[in-house]
Amino acid sequence: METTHRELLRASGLVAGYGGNDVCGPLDLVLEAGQALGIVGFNAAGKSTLLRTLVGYQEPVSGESVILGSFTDDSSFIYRKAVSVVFDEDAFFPSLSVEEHLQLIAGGHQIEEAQAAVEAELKFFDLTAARTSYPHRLSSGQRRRLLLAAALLRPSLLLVLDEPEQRLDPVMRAALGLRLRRLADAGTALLVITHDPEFLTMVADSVLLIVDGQVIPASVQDGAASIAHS
Ligand SMILES: Nc1ncnc2c1ncn2[C@@H]1O[C@H](COP(=O)(O)OP(=O)(O)OP(=O)(O)O)[C@@H](O)[C@H]1O
Repeated sequence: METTHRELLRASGLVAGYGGNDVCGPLDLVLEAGQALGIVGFNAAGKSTLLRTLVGYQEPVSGESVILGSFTDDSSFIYRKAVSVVFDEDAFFPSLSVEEHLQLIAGGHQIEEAQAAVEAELKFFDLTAARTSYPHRLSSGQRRRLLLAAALLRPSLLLVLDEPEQRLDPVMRAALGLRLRRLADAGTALLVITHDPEFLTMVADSVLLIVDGQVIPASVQDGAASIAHS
């Protein structure tokens, strides 16, 4: 994978909001391969709104966001190959087991050695014993692990995670943080919303801080301090 200065996402004058009303912005941003950008701020500051707008899940109030040189279009082939997203919403097939969900993802993305990749995710996310369970039989933390496993099983150039640490126990949080850091070091670009200062410090190399509708570039230290004081 090419890691040097490959531009994955560019936002220009991006203002995020609903029905023409601003929530936050404007934002000018270039995200390159291997960069891990944390997004922090108080509850309702606009983090999810900004993230969803950046990756094309909702229309900007003004400005634009471009991924891999094209306007964000989550139905395009390139987008689906390149961008892996976990938002804070469960999306499961009720009649497919944990293992079958992962097999489906592996098949859809034509992953080689698919079953070995599925086994590796089951092991990493400690879901092996729950492999035959259906989503409604899982704990909320296990459901979260399954969503993350599905996002990490498939290859991606840009990984977009809204509060990935949510509902994970401390051991799993630390393991996930380390894995995300290694992915960034290997060239994956990350956009990560978090409320956990330790997780932020482990994963991110720069931060956007949302305060009173302004999106302010900040250091990881300042981002972590602002979470700790919130
Ligand atoms: N679908 C929607 N329509 C209108 N307003 C919305 C919608 N979703 C969220 N909002 C509003 O946008 C603002 C920002 O919400 P958002 O979910 O982006 O905040 P957040 O920073 O991610 O919060 P949290 O830390 O609580 O997850 C809030 O005032 C919220 O009420």
